[in-house]
Amino acid sequence: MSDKADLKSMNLAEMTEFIVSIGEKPFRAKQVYQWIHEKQADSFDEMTNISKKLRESLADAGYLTTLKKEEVQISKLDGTRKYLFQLEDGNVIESVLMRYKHGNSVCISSQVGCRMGCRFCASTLDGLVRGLRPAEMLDQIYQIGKDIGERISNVVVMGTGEPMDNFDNLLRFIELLTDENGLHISQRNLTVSTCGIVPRMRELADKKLQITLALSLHASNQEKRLSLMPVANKYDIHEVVDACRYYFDQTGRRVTFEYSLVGGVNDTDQDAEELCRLVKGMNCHINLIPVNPIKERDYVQSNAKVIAAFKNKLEKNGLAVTVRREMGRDIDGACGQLRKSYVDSHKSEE
Ligand SMILES: C[S@@+](CC[C@H](N)C(=O)[O-])C[C@H]1O[C@@H](n2cnc3c(N)ncnc32)[C@H](O)[C@@H]1O
Ligand code: SF4
Repeated sequence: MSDKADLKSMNLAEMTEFIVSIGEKPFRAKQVYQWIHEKQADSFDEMTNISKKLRESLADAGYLTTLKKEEVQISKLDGTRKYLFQLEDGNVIESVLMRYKHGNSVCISSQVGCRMGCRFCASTLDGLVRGLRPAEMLDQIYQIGKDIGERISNVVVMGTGEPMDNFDNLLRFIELLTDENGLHISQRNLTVSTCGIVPRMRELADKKLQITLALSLHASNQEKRLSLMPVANKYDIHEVVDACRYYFDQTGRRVTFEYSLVGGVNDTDQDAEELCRLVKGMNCHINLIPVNPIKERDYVQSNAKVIAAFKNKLEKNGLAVTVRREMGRDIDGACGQLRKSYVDSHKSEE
């Protein structure tokens, strides 16, 4: 594939350049682009209003990334679906479909693995393999939409990987996903979650997009954050929170703080008080996530009473708080676990 052009990652300007380079008229570019992104064609043969000759030229010089559905787990409780997709190079990634009253939301992976090393996260246990191309991020959404035969209305970049560690591809993905000639998902319906890569957060803020930024905070002081997230070595907690303030100033979009509650680690009254001081005066939303234990680590969930008390304290201080509803509890492994168990079982078969 490497000597051929990755057509699904191209924007319309690049597609036009490509079409001209293979000796075709520029107006064909929009047709091809719409086949790929609006009608989500998986093959050139589906592009029926395009001549056979052009379809052959497209196949000679380019390719369409199409993810292969390897496994799907469906929750009997709420219809949540966990997908395992195989990429063209044999790597596997996972994506999740969550069904809400307000629409279908897909959580996508941005990398194969992750190199950030957060202590509670299964996605990072085997390190980073590579970043996903824009087409590989998009096709998770396209394939899931086709699988259920319904429109996807919301997208969260919260699966395996650190999106800010794959920044250029993330930006192109956002451009294509929200483009009016494609799936045309509203920027407001897209959330990007980061562990806090400060320069990239500021760069994203400067783009003044209307997407929601979510920061994985997980602690209310530098010392505790460092014990959970090695990225804090590079960017101090105050620097990261300042970058969130900057994001709000530039975009007017309320930032979400994700805070995974880990029993006995970051869930005390004092932690809650410190958190209130840390985000004081900010227009933000706090999403409390009961940590999902992984077998490789001995972290446990905070109990229900502790979670309620933590939430209560924040609310009394005027903060907007939600506790993440556990979707697909019956199929739910922690994020990255489905992929990890697949990879491990295939390793042991070798
Ligand atoms: C998998 S990360 C991907 C996006 C980005 N890398 C980040 O850290 O925000 C998405 C969210 O899942 C959280 N997470 C990871 N492992 C978890 C676990 N075992 N239990 C609960 N939340 C977890 C992360 O902290 C983060 O807030
Ligand atoms: S929480 Fe996010 S940044 Fe941290 S290891 Fe997992 S995927 Fe990577």
